[in-house]
Amino acid sequence: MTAHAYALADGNTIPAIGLGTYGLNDQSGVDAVVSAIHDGYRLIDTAYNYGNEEVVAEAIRRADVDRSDLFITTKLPGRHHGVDETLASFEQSRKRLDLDWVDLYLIHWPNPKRDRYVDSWRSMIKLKERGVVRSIGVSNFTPPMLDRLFAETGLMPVVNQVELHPYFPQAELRAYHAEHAIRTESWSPLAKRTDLLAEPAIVEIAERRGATPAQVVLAWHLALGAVPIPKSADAARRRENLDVFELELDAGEVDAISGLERGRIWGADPDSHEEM
Ligand SMILES: NC(=O)C1=CN([C@@H]2O[C@H](COP(=O)(O)OP(=O)(O)OC[C@H]3O[C@@H](n4cnc5c(N)ncnc54)[C@H](OP(=O)(O)O)[C@@H]3O)[C@@H](O)[C@H]2O)C=CC1
Ligand SMILES: O=C(O)C(=O)[C@@H](O)[C@H](O)C(=O)CO
Repeated sequence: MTAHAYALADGNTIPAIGLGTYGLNDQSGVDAVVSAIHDGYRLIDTAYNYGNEEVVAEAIRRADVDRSDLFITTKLPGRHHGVDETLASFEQSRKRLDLDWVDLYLIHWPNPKRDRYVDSWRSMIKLKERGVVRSIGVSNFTPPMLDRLFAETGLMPVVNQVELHPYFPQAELRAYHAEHAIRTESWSPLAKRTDLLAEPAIVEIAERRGATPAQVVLAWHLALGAVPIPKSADAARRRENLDVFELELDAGEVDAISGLERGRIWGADPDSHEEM
């Protein structure tokens, strides 16, 4: 049976699948996150830049689930990189989320031209030491950037959240993560829907397994040991996306899906993309 959670290198536990919230805003966003929690989602992925940390806070209050059963992730925006800026930005996020602690805090993008992510990382280590963040990680970091964090601070992130889907399987990066005990999280795990769910290789497996194409793609992430965070504004699709743990793909199916590789879908290369 596929794992429902993983141990992180810092001893904490991360759910094996989560809810992406980019675009879930306002009252419909609150309703979506409440219903996701009621349906069994425990990892909720937000960010300062999504403008919906208060939406997530309201959903947590309404869902009436023990706080310690939830795993809340938020992210530091590029314009707040720097030692003091990071501490101040985190405090704003924490207040908006109305939480005593955040389970996972990520540097959203490295913004290498600005070159201040190491300063931010030092502050994130402080936040972890203070107990207001349980686990610290990054998003969209490359191996040389991760090496640099370790060389300059002695601490590796426990998570790297990156673009990962069958069109962009990131085999080399995942091998680096495995060597360094970094858990891979997959953003846009369904490739933002695009054409992926109509790919014959996926549709064929879905028909044979009595599953939907989205479930096959999410089972592929689970087979890789990556944590997918699909976003859906629709309750039935959210339930479908969570109902994937019984679907264990064999090695041939995993390889057939990885064979769809064609590159990034959105062109945001972390070596050049700067997101504030
Ligand atoms: N760290 C980073 O830099 C980034 C992080 N992220 C995170 O990753 C999350 C997910 O990525 P996102 O870009 O939203 O893309 P996804 O790959 O999750 O795709 C979302 C799209 O797929 C549709 N969809 C969801 N479930 C199904 C299903 N079962 N069948 C058919 N269609 C489905 C949704 O439509 P509908 O809503 O109508 O169901 C939506 O159009 C984000 O919400 C965010 O939290 C995303 C990008 C970058
Ligand atoms: O969603 C995120 O976390 C982002 O960083 C977005 O800006 C992302 O780059 C995107 O999805 C743009 O369409």
